[in-house]
Amino acid sequence: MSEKSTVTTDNNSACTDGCVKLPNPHLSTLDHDALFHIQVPLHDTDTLKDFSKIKFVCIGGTPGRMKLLAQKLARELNLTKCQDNSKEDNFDYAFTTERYSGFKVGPVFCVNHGIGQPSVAVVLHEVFKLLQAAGCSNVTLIRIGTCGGIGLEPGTTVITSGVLTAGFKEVYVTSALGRPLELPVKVDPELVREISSCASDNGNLDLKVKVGKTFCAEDFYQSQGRLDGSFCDYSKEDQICFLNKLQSSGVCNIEMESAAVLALAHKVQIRAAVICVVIVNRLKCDLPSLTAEEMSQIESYPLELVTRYIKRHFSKGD
Ligand SMILES: O=P(O)(O)O[C@H]1O[C@H](CO)[C@@H](O)[C@H]1O
Ligand SMILES: O=c1cc[nH]c(=O)[nH]1
Repeated sequence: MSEKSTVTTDNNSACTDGCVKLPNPHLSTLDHDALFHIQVPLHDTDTLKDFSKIKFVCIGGTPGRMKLLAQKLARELNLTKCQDNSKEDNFDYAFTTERYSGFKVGPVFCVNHGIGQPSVAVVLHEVFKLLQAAGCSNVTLIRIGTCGGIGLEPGTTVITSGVLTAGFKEVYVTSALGRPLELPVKVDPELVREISSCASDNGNLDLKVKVGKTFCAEDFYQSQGRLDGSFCDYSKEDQICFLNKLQSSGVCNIEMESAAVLALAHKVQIRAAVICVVIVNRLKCDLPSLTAEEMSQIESYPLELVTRYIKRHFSKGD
């Protein structure tokens, strides 16, 4: 293979009983293994037993959002917080590294991933290894985030039905051995339908939900066609042309992790979805201008949607 070649691999091995089975033959040959960035002890039998019941992994940018979700799930579904139930606020598994935070409530693990695809890829590798070590099965991964809307106003919650990345291709571009590596991005249409059908599950709050394509960008500024970065190599007309092209390609939101999340989950055969709430309509402006209060209200919408989805599974006895 030449140094310039781009590799596309889709050699994921399906596991018929739903158990997490990672397609890495080297793992079973390692003398010692650890989860370097999340520090959940891989060889502690009590911890693994605890994690073996995990059915949902929820991820999102900030530790605060994931902690709020864990607390909401604990409250509304009457789930037990781990690891130390006696300390209401101290149930963070990854506290020693300060890279990521993980909060476990019952069968749900809520983990933050920081900003961008490299950051989410690192934590997902380790979460997937944890799920395999614990013997988990039938796990669903859901990213809950914020995004820019293409013609959508703040407060609209978008469920991703397809992803485009730079070059307007449906691939997650990463690298291996110094060579570019393209992984296919796959959406689970059934999961998208299941989640979107939860929008009106609670009479008090009808969530405004839109199913559509997401553009996954490498950064917040030039990759998203903003004019307000520290430098900018294109004109206002170029920006308008880019945003119009997104809209005519069926894109309704822009964020920064969806391609990696959906491609990596597909690679290890875990069903996954991406739910992001719009905080700025990019057809009107670049800079989100919500007050802190509005922001926290709006940021709660994907949490509410995912809570309703998980609740439904509980009521079905899953
Ligand atoms: O709100 P989160 O989950 O961080 O998601 C979005 O917000 C960040 C940029 O501000 C990027 O990570 C983007 O994907
Ligand atoms: O415009 C936006 C808003 C949130 N997150 C993004 O990546 N882009």
